[in-house]
Amino acid sequence: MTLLALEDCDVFYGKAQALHRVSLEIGPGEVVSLIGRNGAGKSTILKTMIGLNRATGGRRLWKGGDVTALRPDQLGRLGIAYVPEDRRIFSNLSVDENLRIATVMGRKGGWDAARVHKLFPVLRERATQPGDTLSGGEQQMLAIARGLLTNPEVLLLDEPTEGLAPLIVDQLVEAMRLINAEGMALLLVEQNLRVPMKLAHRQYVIDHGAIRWTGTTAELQASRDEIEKLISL
Ligand SMILES: Nc1ncnc2c1ncn2[C@@H]1O[C@H](COP(=O)(O)OP(=O)(O)OP(=O)(O)O)[C@@H](O)[C@H]1O
Repeated sequence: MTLLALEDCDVFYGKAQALHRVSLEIGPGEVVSLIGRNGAGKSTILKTMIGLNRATGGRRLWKGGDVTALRPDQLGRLGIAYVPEDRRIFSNLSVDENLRIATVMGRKGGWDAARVHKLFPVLRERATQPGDTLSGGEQQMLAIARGLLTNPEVLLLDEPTEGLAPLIVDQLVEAMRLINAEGMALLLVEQNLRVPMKLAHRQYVIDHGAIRWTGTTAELQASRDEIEKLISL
């Protein structure tokens, strides 16, 4: 069964076509990566999945049913969460307040404050600090924690490791591995192969708004030189 899918989606910004017949799917419990260079169309795909962009052609499917016409809040209630590239932390609210908003807005389920504190202990240490006093890595942890507190079935992550120090990237990779091990499907957007090769079961490579390659991580490893060319600057 497929959890979330785009089928032959075209997306335009004004007259410029950003996506060309993009099809992509995530199954329950899967980690899928979407890899491509700057401007390839990765964020546009995530925004189309969560309903922030409208596809002019094609369909969005949830568990096989057509959800093309649903709004972002409706898709959120189905069980899709989105962690945007800019993280959207409420900068003057405390870490705890940021988490509480997600709890109130989200679905009921197994992810609660105690569980996200166990995953990211630093969020408990920083509980009363304003969001904008956190480091980049801590903000990313807070953004992921907020996504988890809405108790989705799939979490869409837009470049979660971008610009972070290697040690912090390792911590996030470990956290994503645990989140997935506990059953959540992840769609991970990245500009390079480093994190996707460690985490993902399947991979999509996008360039100029179209999916150029898809396969398992083992298949990607076998075609690595070809893929590196597609995503190098
Ligand atoms: N709101 C917008 N209005 C007009 N053009 C846009 C808009 N958002 C994105 N684009 C264009 O659409 C194309 C795809 O952008 P997108 O942000 O999806 O790429 P990306 O792969 O996520 O890149 P990045 O790694 O920079 O996040 C680019 O040419 C970009 O300039």
